Amino acid sequence: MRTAYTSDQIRTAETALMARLPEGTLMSRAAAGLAMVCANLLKGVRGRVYGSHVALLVGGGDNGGDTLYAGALLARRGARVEAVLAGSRAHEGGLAALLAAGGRTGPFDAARAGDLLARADVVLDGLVGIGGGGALREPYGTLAELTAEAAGLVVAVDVPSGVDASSGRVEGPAVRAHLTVTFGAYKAGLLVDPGASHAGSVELVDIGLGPHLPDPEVAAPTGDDVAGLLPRPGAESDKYRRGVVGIAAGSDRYTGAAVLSVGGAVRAGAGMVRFASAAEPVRLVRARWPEAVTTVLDPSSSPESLLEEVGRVQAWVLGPGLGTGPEAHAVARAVLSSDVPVLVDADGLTLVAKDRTLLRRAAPTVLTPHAGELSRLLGVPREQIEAARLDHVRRAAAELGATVLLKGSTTLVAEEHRPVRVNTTGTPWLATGGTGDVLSGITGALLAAGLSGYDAASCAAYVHGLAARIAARGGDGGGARAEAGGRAEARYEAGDGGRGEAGYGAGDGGCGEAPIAALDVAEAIPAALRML
Ligand SMILES: NC(=O)C1=CN([C@@H]2O[C@H](COP(=O)(O)OP(=O)(O)OC[C@H]3O[C@@H](n4cnc5c(N)ncnc54)[C@H](O)[C@@H]3O)[C@@H](O)[C@H]2O)[C@@H](O)CC1
Ligand SMILES: Nc1ncnc2c1ncn2[C@@H]1O[C@H](COP(=O)(O)OP(=O)(O)O)[C@@H](O)[C@H]1O
Ligand SMILES: [K+]
Repeated sequence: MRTAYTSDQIRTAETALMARLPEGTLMSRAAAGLAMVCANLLKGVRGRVYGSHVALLVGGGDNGGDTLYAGALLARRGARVEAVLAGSRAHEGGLAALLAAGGRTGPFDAARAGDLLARADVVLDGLVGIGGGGALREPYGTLAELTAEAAGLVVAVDVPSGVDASSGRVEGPAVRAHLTVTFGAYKAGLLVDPGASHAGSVELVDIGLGPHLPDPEVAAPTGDDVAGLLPRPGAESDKYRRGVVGIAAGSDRYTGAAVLSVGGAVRAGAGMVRFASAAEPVRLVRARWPEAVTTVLDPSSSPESLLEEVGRVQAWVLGPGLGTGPEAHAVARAVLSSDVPVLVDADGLTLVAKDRTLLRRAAPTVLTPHAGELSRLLGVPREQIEAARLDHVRRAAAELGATVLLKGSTTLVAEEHRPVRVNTTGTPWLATGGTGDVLSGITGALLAAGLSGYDAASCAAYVHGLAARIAARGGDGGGARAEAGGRAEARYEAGDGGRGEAGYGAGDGGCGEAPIAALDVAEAIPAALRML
């Protein structure tokens, strides 16, 4: 599990550690780690450090201090290091070290800064770190914008300036880095969009903070974590013990969502899928997935007897393509009255948004909204949710008393009193109709197998994202493993300085990936599971 923290948590841990160490120790550890990463990058892009150009954007706080000390170390190795001092003051010790090592400095001047950025092989963004707050003030904002024109690699020091380290919020101009070198521990804002996409790959420099860190605010399961949680059949298994998932999805008007949701459950290893719906979706599901046991629901039945013929299930998936009329409401009422875990998606979420009493139940509930659906559930505009995903997913879990999986460019899973889980697999090619329905089926299969809502949702998101990567690469399991594990972990583990510029951005929908259809994702689930 990769754990991540808020700025306050990091500061408290730093204070505890600093009290035991001579002054300046942490900054010198941070600067040494940063300089080492930059030296490796320079070797990658220029072949050597000596003679390379390095530009430093230096703010008035300790983030600028780290940057100046790292610049001094690079200057000592023969790099030509020039700093733009953006604040009214600059870290004294760092400035003295840079000047003593032969580095040059000057105050902010847009023309000079533009010229420096055009020449630099590597630009270090040391404007603000965890001490930043709100939109960047001038001239920091202008400098952050100028980094978009940089010819070389942009390395953010600790946090990309303009990104809120605790939440990933971006309220104005912000640096978009190829790589972020972060100190002591991951900051939550580096893992959650929009912050995550500004951070690029993230590399952690250990400064000894570990023993002083509290429980994390955010945690990203790794492939090994997911493999450890996923159910595997044993010699004693039978289809019932492996988990029977009921799927109440589709309507005469919307049939495809049902086929996709059932596909997700079948391919993710449900012991059995029981599908209950109107006649037309039942016909189509039977044609595509003969493995599913189907029931045509009789809308004239009473709520108590509506699901009687379906048989026993260990979990339900409710909602994809269900419609939002009275018949759909009756199905939702019947499913949510059951005493097993229920995943509510798509139209099910619209029904729940209109009638919160549906959520009054004792068994676990998992809600899987995208930002638009969460907007209806919370009564908050979609843009606000996308700008502050962590806050809103937490609030939804608390207010709705459910596990909430928020979909989108960063998928988050929240449950009260637990760290928010962030998913690290996936590709922007997933942004296509029907992929969410596949996710509902995978999650339902895992719930039926006995995983908690929190584990089922986070494992399903991981597998779904990995399957999408494999599908986008044309079923090339081997390549996708390197890359998807890559995106998975690469976002945090840039580490291999040798990758050079082309390597950055892997997992962002480029690099050998092609459009996918939702059914491709379902079909790639077994390949994803084989990798775990
Ligand atoms: N505290 C520690 O023990 C360590 C801190 N380290 C570094 O210190 C950083 C934190 O240093 P500071 O607490 O000095 O804070 P920062 O340097 O992150 O930011 C504070 C400075 O930025 C300015 N600022 C804040 N918000 C701004 C905005 N919106 N627009 C323009 N300017 C803004 C402030 O006026 C101040 O000059 C970390 O990110 C890390 O880089 C590392 O050296 C490791 C050890
Ligand atoms: N930009 C993106 N990057 C990565 N994944 C994305 C992006 N946009 C959407 N997704 C993923 O694609 C899926 C879309 O699901 P959803 O919005 O429910 O679509 P549908 O209802 O058509 O199935 C979700 O798993 C979501 O997390
Ligand atoms: K920074």
